[in-house]
Amino acid sequence: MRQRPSRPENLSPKTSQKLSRYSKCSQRPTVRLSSPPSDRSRGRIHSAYSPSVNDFYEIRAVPGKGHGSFALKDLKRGTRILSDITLLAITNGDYLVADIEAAFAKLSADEQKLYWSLASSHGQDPKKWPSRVHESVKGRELQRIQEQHNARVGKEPSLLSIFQNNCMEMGKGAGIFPNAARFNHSCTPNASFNWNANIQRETVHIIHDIKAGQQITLSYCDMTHEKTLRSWELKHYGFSCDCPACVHEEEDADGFAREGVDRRYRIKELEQTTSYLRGPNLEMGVLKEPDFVKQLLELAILHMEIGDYSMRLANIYMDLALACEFVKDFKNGQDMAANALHIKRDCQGEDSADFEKYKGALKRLHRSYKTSQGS
Ligand SMILES: C[S@@+](CC[C@H](N)C(=O)[O-])C[C@H]1O[C@@H](n2cnc3c(N)ncnc32)[C@H](O)[C@@H]1O
Repeated sequence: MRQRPSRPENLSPKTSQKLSRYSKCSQRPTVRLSSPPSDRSRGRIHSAYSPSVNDFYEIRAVPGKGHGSFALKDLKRGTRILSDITLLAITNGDYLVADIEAAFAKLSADEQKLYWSLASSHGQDPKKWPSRVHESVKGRELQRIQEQHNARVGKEPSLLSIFQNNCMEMGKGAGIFPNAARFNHSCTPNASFNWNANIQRETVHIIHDIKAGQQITLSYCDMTHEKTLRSWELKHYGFSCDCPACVHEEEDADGFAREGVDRRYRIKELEQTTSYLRGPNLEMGVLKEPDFVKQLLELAILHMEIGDYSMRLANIYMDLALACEFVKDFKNGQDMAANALHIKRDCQGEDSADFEKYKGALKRLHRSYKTSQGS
């Protein structure tokens, strides 16, 4: 369940110094913190299946999907339902089985048991995977690829097949978060996960209002990708998705999946047109591309239409805010910055990295607007 890295710096219209203030971003409001996670230093660990993990959700069996997490009450967008600690962390991105074995050996017997209780993506059909590795791939990388392949097609769960199925990015490496690992996937998720370096926790936030009893889902892949690519990304987890964005045409009564195809196609088109004009080149975008702001607005709307209230959307709004600032349209600029901040708060929380920078941008635009109005 690797998380896509946050996008590179992309902000301010005027100076590169300003640009550097916002290296990463994300989604919007009411942040309710869950109970603090159990403290491993006191010898307690989260119980993977216990409904007492917190008041927001419980873990239940889902036919054909192992276990999943279900809301115990109505949950509002922006609610932080989990703030999870690592069970096992690997600090190098190019880890091998030996790295996982070394980290696993340091766990207590209870922690090792918890690790083995997590879902594994072993037992996959080798015919569905490439049988050869290109001859230019050598050494550690070749070993890595072979180990990962063996873990996927192996008959038994292994430390690696469990790690691959559940790990989430955390700073430089990846970690296993025993409670965050209990959320199933949807390409139109109602929650999002994030490594919060400020508090050293993996957080899960609700990004669409949820009714009591509803399953809480995360996206393991890039939800803006088209279906074939999403299926490939999900194949690594050993399942094919049956979410509303992936249903077959004949089952697509409300046309949501069909419309999603067009919207995702258009998102890719707009990303191609605008990507080189964003970030440090935002100034060029505003000056040289007459439709730049219109294109970014369309991109924001499309993200919302496919349900993507993630940092991707917050980033688009922040670019819009800065583009408006550049042309001294402070009124729209402050509205766009407010949207960006709202979305970031919803999907990552007020204690997340760069939240103050987002807040600062909004304040600056608000001040500029007031000044422009002579107040
Ligand atoms: C990170 S775990 C999620 C929790 C897991 N269901 C469990 O019981 O612990 C990922 C695994 O859950 C299952 N899974 C998650 N989302 C699914 C989905 N939409 N459809 C089918 N299986 C899914 C797959 O077996 C996948 O390898």
